[in-house]
Amino acid sequence: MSSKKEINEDLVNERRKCNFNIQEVTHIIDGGVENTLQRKKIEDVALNGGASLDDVPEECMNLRERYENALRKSCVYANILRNELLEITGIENFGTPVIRRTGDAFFKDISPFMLHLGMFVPTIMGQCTAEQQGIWLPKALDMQIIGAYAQTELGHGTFIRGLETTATYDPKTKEFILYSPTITSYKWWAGGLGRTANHCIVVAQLYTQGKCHGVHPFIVQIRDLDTHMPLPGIKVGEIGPRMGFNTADNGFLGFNHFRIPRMNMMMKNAQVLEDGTYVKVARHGKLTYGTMVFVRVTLVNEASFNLSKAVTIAVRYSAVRRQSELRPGSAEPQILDYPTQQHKLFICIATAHAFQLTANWLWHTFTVVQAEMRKGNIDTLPELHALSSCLKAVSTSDAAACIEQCRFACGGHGYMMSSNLPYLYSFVAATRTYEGDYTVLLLQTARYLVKAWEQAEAKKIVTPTVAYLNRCFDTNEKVAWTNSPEGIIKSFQAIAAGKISLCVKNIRQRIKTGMDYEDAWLMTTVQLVSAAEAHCRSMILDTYWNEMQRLTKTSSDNVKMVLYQLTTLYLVYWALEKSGDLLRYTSITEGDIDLLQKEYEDLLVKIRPNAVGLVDAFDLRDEILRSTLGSYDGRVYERLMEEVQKNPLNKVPVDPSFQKYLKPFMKSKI
Ligand SMILES: CCCCCCCC/C=C\C/C=C/C(=O)SCCNC(=O)CCNC(=O)[C@H](O)C(C)(C)COP(=O)(O)OP(=O)(O)OC[C@H]1O[C@@H](n2cnc3c(N)ncnc32)[C@H](O)[C@@H]1OP(=O)(O)O
Ligand SMILES: Cc1cc2nc3c(=O)[nH]c(=O)nc-3n(C[C@H](O)[C@H](O)[C@H](O)COP(=O)(O)OP(=O)(O)OC[C@H]3O[C@@H](n4cnc5c(N)ncnc54)[C@H](O)[C@@H]3O)c2cc1C
Repeated sequence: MSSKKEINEDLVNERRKCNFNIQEVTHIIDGGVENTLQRKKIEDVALNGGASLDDVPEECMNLRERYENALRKSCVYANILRNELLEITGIENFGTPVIRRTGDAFFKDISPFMLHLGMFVPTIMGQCTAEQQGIWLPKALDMQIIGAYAQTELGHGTFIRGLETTATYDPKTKEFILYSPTITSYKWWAGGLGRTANHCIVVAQLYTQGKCHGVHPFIVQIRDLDTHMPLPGIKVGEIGPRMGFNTADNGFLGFNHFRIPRMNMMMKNAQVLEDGTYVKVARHGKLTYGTMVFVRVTLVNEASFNLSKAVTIAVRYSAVRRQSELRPGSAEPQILDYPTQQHKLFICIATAHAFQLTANWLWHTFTVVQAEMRKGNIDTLPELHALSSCLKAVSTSDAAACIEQCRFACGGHGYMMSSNLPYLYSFVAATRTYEGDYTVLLLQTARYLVKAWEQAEAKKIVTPTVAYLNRCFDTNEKVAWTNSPEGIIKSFQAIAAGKISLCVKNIRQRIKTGMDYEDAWLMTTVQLVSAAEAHCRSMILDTYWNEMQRLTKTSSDNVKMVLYQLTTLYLVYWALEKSGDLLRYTSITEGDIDLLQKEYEDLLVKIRPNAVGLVDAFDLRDEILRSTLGSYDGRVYERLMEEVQKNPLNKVPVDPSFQKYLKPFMKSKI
């Protein structure tokens, strides 16, 4: 064991072995030197006060203490945010991933303010008129009001059109009356709603002049700003312990004929005039779903960030941990030396990179579509919806699986809350469900793909992200396999095209047998999900490869080399994972697959000396990692021991329950 201040010797050796410039890679991940400097500045301001520290670990507190502690830290953090950080980033970038990243130093679980910043404020920005923004935005940004996003109900999350809460316009008083007609119409799940928020966005069925116009967002004050008492007509509370998110304060909410002013309808996309006339402003019916698209886009970045934390923990731990004997009497190897361990972990590093570059690209696409929409052009929205849906689904699902793999890689200690891996897993596992369930979102992408296929069939030019369909449509034969990055990407496009084509064929065949379109679609949904996933994988592979090529153009040779090895590992890994599909849709042979396997194993050997350097390049401060296993200095065993001292159960040598239960039980006769 190393002494207190030393860095673990194995980690020192690993860092010595690293043959590339770590900072250069950090800059690539951050999106440039300037961004790295900005991030470090923000981290210094946010984290140097030590305000984030807990004397007792969050997981050792009861529910009330955890909530109170999370709220205390949220206030400390929000003060730093509004007094100092916004000065650095500018108010328009308040939701930047870097700010989000510093927040993790304060909370192992989630802040009850997360949804205020993540959805309440963005919805005001996206769904309000300029006049309404003038009223709500300054108060929300300054946190004079704290909000939640209450869309999901007890009975419906996915099917938004099925929501039951009503907002009925009363022209006499110029108010909307909010009502929860059934138990299933109670709002359920909204983060921050249970105890913290005094306002929330409520998505409700709008009725005016006796007609329902579908779901629309409203801004609603639910608690008194001074006493915090729920206002008359409001029933609000916390929904109870969950797998994760236990300090996120998820809540329920019901309305008993609760009145709000007309101007509390968020009126950017649709309006109700004073006399009750309904006016549709937006040219696309789904613009009221805009906040969801925004959050789905940001979740790809979340997937990457959380995975980079998990894999940093697991790789550093694997360099420190020694276990078993390779030969009788030999020294125990670092577990990172086992190829099976490398197989678990290196793909996680590559996946974090792949998702980071994809997230950056998707964010750019999102801003371009937003700019077009401001000019009145909504043509690119369906493509953005299809893209953000599948990328959110696949990135969150893969990240959750990878984080779980990182936990497996850390053996028993990975199961400790103090490793932070269980927190990371439960957080990311939820992202697969919220903001649109995995299957449901892939089926949205599938709708788009089927339409694109039909366009390609009609010899029309399709949108850029599905342009491969035009090309594949002309080739009836299997795509010729070539083992190169470009060859693998082309093969994945062929898989996607083949699967979409098969779906269309099956839908048509089912219709021929007498099914209507809806049933034919329904019976094909298992294949449609698979087709959408294949499309998404081809997008990620393509983006990762091309973006990495672009970003490393001026990099030093060794950086180029290690990042090339990692991107190739990712491509080869997925080729092997999907070898069945490759056999079906390309000319790949069993021999080619054997060669891929060999290439994969060779890549593990090549990447091994740089593994610790690669995770160091994520540049995650210990305060943000919050892990006994993953700290920069590798003092794993000391930290596990230190953590034991903080456990309230260990404060007394004999637990009071001994006298109360155990002793009487042991002394009692059967
Ligand atoms: C600082 C940053 C931090 C970020 C992190 C924040 C973390 C916070 C933690 C937790 C927050 C969690 C919040 C929530 O979960 S909020 C609730 C989210 N709920 C959902 O996502 C519900 C999912 N369901 C839907 O999105 C939809 O109902 C649907 C897409 C499944 C179906 O909608 P529906 O109205 O039934 O439409 P149709 O299927 O009939 O499709 C019609 C048509 O419209 C197109 N379309 C659907 N959605 C959109 C969209 N968003 N944008 C554009 N177009 C859309 C659809 O494709 C169809 O098109 P068509 O084929 O051409 O007809
Ligand atoms: C941690 C967490 C935080 C959340 N925060 C918020 C929040 O702040 N605000 C808010 O409004 N909501 C929030 N939610 C709710 C979340 O958005 C919904 O849970 C999510 O959209 C899924 O909807 P559901 O629960 O109704 O699932 P369901 O739709 O009931 O899904 C159950 C199963 O049915 C399947 N299914 C459903 N419909 C279809 C279909 N059409 N085709 C095929 N399969 C289908 C799904 O794939 C899934 O396997 C949160 C949820 C969680 C877990």
